[in-house]
This record gives sequence, C-alpha cells and structure tokens, in this order.
Amino acid sequence: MPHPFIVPAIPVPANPALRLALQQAIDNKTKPRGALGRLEFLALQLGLIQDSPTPRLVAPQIRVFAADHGLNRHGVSAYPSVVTAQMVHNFLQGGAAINVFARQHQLALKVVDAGVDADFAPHPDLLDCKIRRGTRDTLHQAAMTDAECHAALRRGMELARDMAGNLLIVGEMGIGNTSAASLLLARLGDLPIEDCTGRGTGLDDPALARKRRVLAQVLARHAGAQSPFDALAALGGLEIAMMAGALIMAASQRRVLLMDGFIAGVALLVAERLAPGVRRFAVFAHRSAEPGHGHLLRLLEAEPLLALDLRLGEGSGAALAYPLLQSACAFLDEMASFADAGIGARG
Ligand SMILES: Cc1cc2ncn([C@H]3O[C@H](COP(=O)(O)O)[C@@H](O)[C@H]3O)c2cc1C
Ligand SMILES: O=C(O)c1cccnc1
Repeated sequence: MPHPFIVPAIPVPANPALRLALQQAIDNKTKPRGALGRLEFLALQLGLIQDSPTPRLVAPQIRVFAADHGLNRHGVSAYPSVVTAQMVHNFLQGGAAINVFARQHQLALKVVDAGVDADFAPHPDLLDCKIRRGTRDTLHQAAMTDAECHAALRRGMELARDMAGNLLIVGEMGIGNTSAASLLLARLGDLPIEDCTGRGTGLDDPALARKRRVLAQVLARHAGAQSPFDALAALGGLEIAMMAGALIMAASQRRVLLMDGFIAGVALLVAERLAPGVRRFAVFAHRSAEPGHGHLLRLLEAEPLLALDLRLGEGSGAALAYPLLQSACAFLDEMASFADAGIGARG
C-alpha cells in the first residue's frame, strides 16, 4: 500500500575517494598496520557516514521510547504493564541505568511517551508523542490500525528531524516488548518463532514455554501481514514503530545510529526494510543476552563492539559503547603519522 508519509532518501555512505583517503590516513598512523583492530574499521565507517576525513561526534542524543503492549495480559513478561509508567517516572527523576550512563558520558537524554498506558504531567525531559494508550491485544487484533502505525512512524521521523547533534541512540521501555520484537523478527526474517523468543525480563521455563505458545498463535493469527508495514501494524510496538521512523530520518540526515540491543535492533530491521540503506549508518554497540539478538545480528550482517551479557534495553548498551566511538574519532584526528613523527614506515 502507498505510504501517506514521505520516506526520505537515504544517502549512500560510500565515496570511493574518501574511503581511500581514510584508509591511507589510518594505515599511516604510528602503529603496525591494522593494530587498532576493529577500531580502525569504526573510524572508517564514521568518516564515510559523515562524508568527512575527520569525523567528529557532536551533541550525541538518546531518546528512550516508552509504550505499552496489549499482549502483556497473556503473561508474556515477568512484570506487569504498570512498570512501564513507573520506569518513565524513574527516567524523569534520573534514577535508571540509562540516566547513569548518559550522565557519565554526557549524552543528552529525553523520554518519549510513544503510547504508555498512563498520563504524565508535563516535564522538560518528556516528549509527548502518544498515539494511543498501548497497543491492542495482538492475539485477537492488529496492534495498531494502519493510520496509527503511519502516525507512529511519522512522529518518530519528526522527532529525529528536529533533533540536535549528529549521533542518535534509540532506547526503549515497554513491558512486553521483547514479544513484539520476537514476532517482527520471526516474520521479517522468516525465522522460527521459537528461535526468536527468549526470557526477556526473566521468565522461568514454564513461562517461557507459554510465551512461545502465545507468540506462535499471534503469528498464525496475522499470517497475512507479510510486508514490513503490515507486519509492523499487526504485530506492533508503538515504540518500535516510532524508533523505526526516527532511525530512517536520522540516517537520511547522515547521523550515526548507535544501536543498543534486541528491541532497538528490531526497529532497525523494520527501518531497513521500509527504507533500504539505513543499516549502513548503524554501529552495533553490543550483543544482547536475549537469544533473538544473535539471529538479528546475523540477518543484518552485524558484528557488535561489546559482549557484556546485557539484557536491559533503555539504550544502556549503546551508551556504554559510546566512548569507543570517541576513541575512533580521536585516534584518527590526533595520532601522529609516520611522516609527522619521523618514524620509518615498514619497507
Ligand atoms: C524494572 C525494569 C526496567 C527495565 N528497563 C528496561 N527493561 C526492558 O524490559 C522490557 C522487555 O522485557 P519483557 O518483554 O520481558 O517485558 C522492556 O521494557 C525493556 O526495555 C526493563 C524491565 C523492567 C522490569
Ligand atoms: O536486548 C534488549 O534490548 C533487551 C533484552 C531483554 C529485555 N529488554 C531488552
């Protein structure tokens, strides 16, 4: 179906002359060739994203997208949906993991109400983008109408368009959202739902078996929802749709997308399917302990920087990896070349 929103053009970060110049600059630094390992590839990628021989990270931004999930009434999470709103209050008071790491690395943080099942008083760090109070129960209905799904994508795009800085971390908070992410991965990746499903917030074995059964039923119920847009509307996640919109717009503006774990990663998969090319702007921060993330990374041909067994979300793993991107820019900018230092390169 035609999208009543304009998908912006995604540039191709592959200027061959610049690639050569970056590679030469990296190789001429005072170190054995390749000795900075994957930090060298990171520097090259950041240069190509910014179309610059001296990439710089300016005013990095985190947006944590919060929303609720109708499917959670079937016991697919270890926690009740009310925790989503409680965590929004925690973010606004500065007490969550992502607040701590954002402060540590001076990353600007705002919380987006993408569809929490509660109302909040106005707050300078809260962006009200609410489409509706939570998705519908996907065991019985589509998570969102087409109009709601379009609105969520559009609001995500608008939010990124008007943002400061040249790096975006999308984080999420939504009790039940590993279920939506697993469903989307199974559908868009054509993978068995059992492989895509994990313990999320910490389900025990019987609860995990029940989650798998429920998700298999949901997929069967929405067997017709095959296109990326139809799958997104049917299987949901208002926060996943809004993150996908934000990622599309940010890539179109040549911002670096510093990707967190499983749920944010699924939003990138959706974004890539809706607007091919977005993935090239992504740096993958870490490998989540949620098993679906391994399948997602394979699908996206991504090798993340860290493997810390994190399974939190909120953008926390991306915030932790941020200093590595700073180091990649710094060595490219500041390290002496063999010529600068008067050291003979390998003959
Ligand atoms: C206190 C708390 C803080 C969180 N911060 C992120 N999540 C993470 O867990 C949820 C997904 O797991 P599931 O699908 O099993 O509900 C999401 O909200 C995700 O961001 C949290 C979960 C809890 C309980
Ligand atoms: O990897 C993630 O993003 C994740 C995993 C489990 C629970 N919440 C988030």
